[in-house]
Amino acid sequence: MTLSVDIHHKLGMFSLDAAFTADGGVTALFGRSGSGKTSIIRIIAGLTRPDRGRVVFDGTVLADIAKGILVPGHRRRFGYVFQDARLFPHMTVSQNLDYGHWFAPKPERSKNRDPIVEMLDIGNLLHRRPGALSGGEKQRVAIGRALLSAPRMLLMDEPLASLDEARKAEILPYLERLRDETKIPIIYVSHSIAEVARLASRVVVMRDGKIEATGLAIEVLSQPSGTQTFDRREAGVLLEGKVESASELHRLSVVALKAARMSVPGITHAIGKKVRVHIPARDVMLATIEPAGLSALNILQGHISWIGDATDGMMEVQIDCGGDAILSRITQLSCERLALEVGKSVYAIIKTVALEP
Ligand SMILES: Nc1ncnc2c1ncn2[C@@H]1O[C@H](COP(=O)(O)OP(=O)(O)OP(=O)(O)O)[C@@H](O)[C@H]1O
Repeated sequence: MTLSVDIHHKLGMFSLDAAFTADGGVTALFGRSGSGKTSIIRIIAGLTRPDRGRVVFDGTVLADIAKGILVPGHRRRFGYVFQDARLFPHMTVSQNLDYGHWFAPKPERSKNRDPIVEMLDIGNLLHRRPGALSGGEKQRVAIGRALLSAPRMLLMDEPLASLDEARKAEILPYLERLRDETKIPIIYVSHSIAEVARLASRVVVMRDGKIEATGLAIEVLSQPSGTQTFDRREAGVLLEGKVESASELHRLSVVALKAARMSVPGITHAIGKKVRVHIPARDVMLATIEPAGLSALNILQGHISWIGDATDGMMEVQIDCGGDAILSRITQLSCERLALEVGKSVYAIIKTVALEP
């Protein structure tokens, strides 16, 4: 699957100029509020006609304004999941799902809906109405409804944004199953680095209606914020490794990175499985001598490879730990006190590491 978008569109004072391609897996459209993410997804969905440009899906031209081509939204066969579930309140969950099914082309409609109901774990909700569901349950039903229309691609516009942290944590594993089991390509709009780090294979970073960066998630998300537009407080790195061992007793997995090894909470992955670990820069402290007597499990030795400029008294320091680059966000004062400079040997004390499937 390849989606290629090259469009220009004006919305009042706002000007959208975006060109990117997405292939299989999850492509995150990432950027601050007002950067133009929803406008792009509406153009892909066929809900907005761009002023100029083209949208092509797998060789089929969906929009080519110069040639007067504009395939209407309902013919594009894309599933759409919004921030709020937008279920029909007067219908039961089962009837909401039937509605999605009705949009599937006839040969696909005969397919059993049970696997989707099971994957999203909504079998026990089928007779309820949306008013009697939690926010997370509603979103699962909305995803089910979109999937039952047998979409060629799923467009998800901040599907977790209206949920609290607990509901987000509850629904993320379902999104992972969706990604891994259905293989339907997904365009996923989000302004949360944590969500993007967990779900996306590719990232398109937007700012003020323009594309600022695009590439593999592990590359784009690991760039220091001095060279990127991420909210500095959200800076961090995403590293690839393999599960080397797991301790049932301590509920910890050891992940081998390029050179370093890391203990990560959770034992949900098989030994040998390729995984990603996300390390927020704000959770990495630095020491110039080897620390002892700390509760932190991960203390890595390395050399400073980059130091960013100070902003509001905070700075980012990149540490090369044998080929694994880790980012630390510390105060300018600490940087001065420790006399940090490029090339200096340091220990990175990592407070939290999350395992991303
Ligand atoms: N119909 C419209 N008329 C004028 N301006 C609009 C219209 N729709 C959107 N905009 C403006 O276009 C810009 C991009 O909006 P858009 O919703 O695409 O951003 P976003 O990145 O999805 O933001 P958010 O994360 O807050 O949803 C915003 O500045 C918005 O105010």
